[in-house]
Amino acid sequence: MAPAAPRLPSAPGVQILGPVTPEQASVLSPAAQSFVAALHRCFNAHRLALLARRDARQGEIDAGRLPDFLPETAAVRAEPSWRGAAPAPGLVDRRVEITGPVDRKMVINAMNRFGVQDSNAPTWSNNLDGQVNIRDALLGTISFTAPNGKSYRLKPKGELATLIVRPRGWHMEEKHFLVDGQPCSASLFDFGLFFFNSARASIAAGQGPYFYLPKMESHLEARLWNNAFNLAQDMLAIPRGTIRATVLIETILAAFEMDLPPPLKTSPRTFIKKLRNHPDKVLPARGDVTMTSPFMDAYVRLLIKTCHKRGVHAMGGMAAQIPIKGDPAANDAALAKVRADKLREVQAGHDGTWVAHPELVKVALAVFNEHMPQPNQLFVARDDVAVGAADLLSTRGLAAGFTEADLRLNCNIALAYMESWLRGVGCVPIHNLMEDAATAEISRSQLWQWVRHGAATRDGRAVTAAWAVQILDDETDKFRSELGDEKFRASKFDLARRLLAGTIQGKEYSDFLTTLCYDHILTITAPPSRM
Ligand SMILES: CC(=O)SCCNC(=O)CCNC(=O)[C@H](O)C(C)(C)COP(=O)(O)OP(=O)(O)OC[C@H]1O[C@@H](n2cnc3c(N)ncnc32)[C@H](O)[C@@H]1OP(=O)(O)O
Ligand SMILES: O=CC(=O)O
Ligand SMILES: [Mg+2]
Repeated sequence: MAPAAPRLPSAPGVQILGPVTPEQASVLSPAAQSFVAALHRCFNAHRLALLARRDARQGEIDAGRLPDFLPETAAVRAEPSWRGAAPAPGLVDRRVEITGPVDRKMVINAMNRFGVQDSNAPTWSNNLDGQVNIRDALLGTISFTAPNGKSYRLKPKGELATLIVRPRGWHMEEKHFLVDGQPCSASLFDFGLFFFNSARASIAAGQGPYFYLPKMESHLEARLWNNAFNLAQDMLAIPRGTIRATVLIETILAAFEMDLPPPLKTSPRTFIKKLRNHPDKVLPARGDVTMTSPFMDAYVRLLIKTCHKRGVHAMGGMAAQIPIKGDPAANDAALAKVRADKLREVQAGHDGTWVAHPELVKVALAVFNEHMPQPNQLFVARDDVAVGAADLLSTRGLAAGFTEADLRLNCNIALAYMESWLRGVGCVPIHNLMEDAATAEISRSQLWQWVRHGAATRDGRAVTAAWAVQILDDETDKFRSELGDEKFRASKFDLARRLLAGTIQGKEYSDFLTTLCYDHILTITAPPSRM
């Protein structure tokens, strides 16, 4: 059992409210706590102001002012001469990156191939263990023996992947770590702890510190990261510019603000979210909105053109398919979809891509090696691309509508994913597809949107809140029958159903599934540590 938190000395103004094992304490030294607290004190007010700005912007969109390219940054876009920094060591050739949670086994498996870390249900212990595991990976000391006796070790240094860390987004808080009585910004907690404990090890390993920055909605939020990076580097006397970041363009508003220096990565998740109150923006079934849908294709082309104009990598995205065990035909079909997706990316001009599973590394590599013999294709200018605001917002060319089966599927996926997340597992295979917080978010947002607008199924039945909840209950009952009463009671399905029922009825919309569920994974069991 973990020793109670009071044993852990805490920095002035810091309270640690969760249990901390001796190993976890090694990343939570008083100096590390002070470092995180300093970042939080400097930047939290600005973070909160930017979050309030998100709400204000949502109000404007609801009132009819649709997203557009900003007049106040037109000069930045028009200025032809500026470039991003040249790629740092380990980032010149990024053809295949694997993402994954930060448990010890996954970290070793990923580092032995091509590494990017992510997809973590942010329980307190997952967060701290992740910090320990990443630090040990960079130090080269990580190893693991599974309960079945299989042992995991890192390959020799020259064969290891480049590690890129993805901190949580600006909207999240770390409620187990208080600074002056307030929950710490989760972004600054994740970034600050990693930077304090592992920046020097990253530099010594000749790779990093490198980051992926998720879910930003504006250039001002990017600037906040840059300010945090500068202060963090100054505090540790590490030269500014040592940190490199790749910005995820995964909100529709960010797609309108792409002319920024760091490399960018595609991943649009928030069309439904941001345009949710517009009846003409109701999307068809999730499976029918793909990267070849016209608005998605428009944003991918614009991203590649924008990046290459500035000399920075344009990374592709994640194919949702994962290997299917025990069914060779289904497995072949899944791999063929991944192959087709990667071919589309490399031919569009992407400089690399993401995969979710080690088996897919070779699939993606084969496609990129064949079509991208050089380390990247920054030379592909895409001058042919002329994408305007209307293209990014258009629902033209989408398959029509959805069926009751799509409603059921969305309920089923959202339930199964939330149940798992509430148990601390943030990435799960569901119906042979990789589901994470972002993909499950699409399912639950679609349910909300269909109810909100009374959208009709293809056979003409309007979706009401009562019908959606009835389907949710049916799907919950199916899980109950599958598991049996005892296992069902031990699971989190009831809680997931309750949370979901509260958020799909077309009224209050919770901006993030993860913040909706976060209070239910807290482990605030220990009294506050000494101040
Ligand atoms: C939209 C976005 O944000 S994308 C980013 C978020 N998504 C991700 O990061 C996806 C990460 N992927 C995963 O978590 C997993 O691949 C899952 C959950 C989809 C499937 O996991 P599993 O069912 O355990 O896969 P499977 O049993 O086939 O794994 C085979 C081996 O590969 C390992 N493995 C699977 N995925 C990964 C990964 N992403 N990184 C490292 N190792 C991995 C497993 O640990 C297992 O190792 P072992 O044989 O030594 O025990
Ligand atoms: O963050 C990645 C995504 O695809 O979403
Ligand atoms: Mg994402």
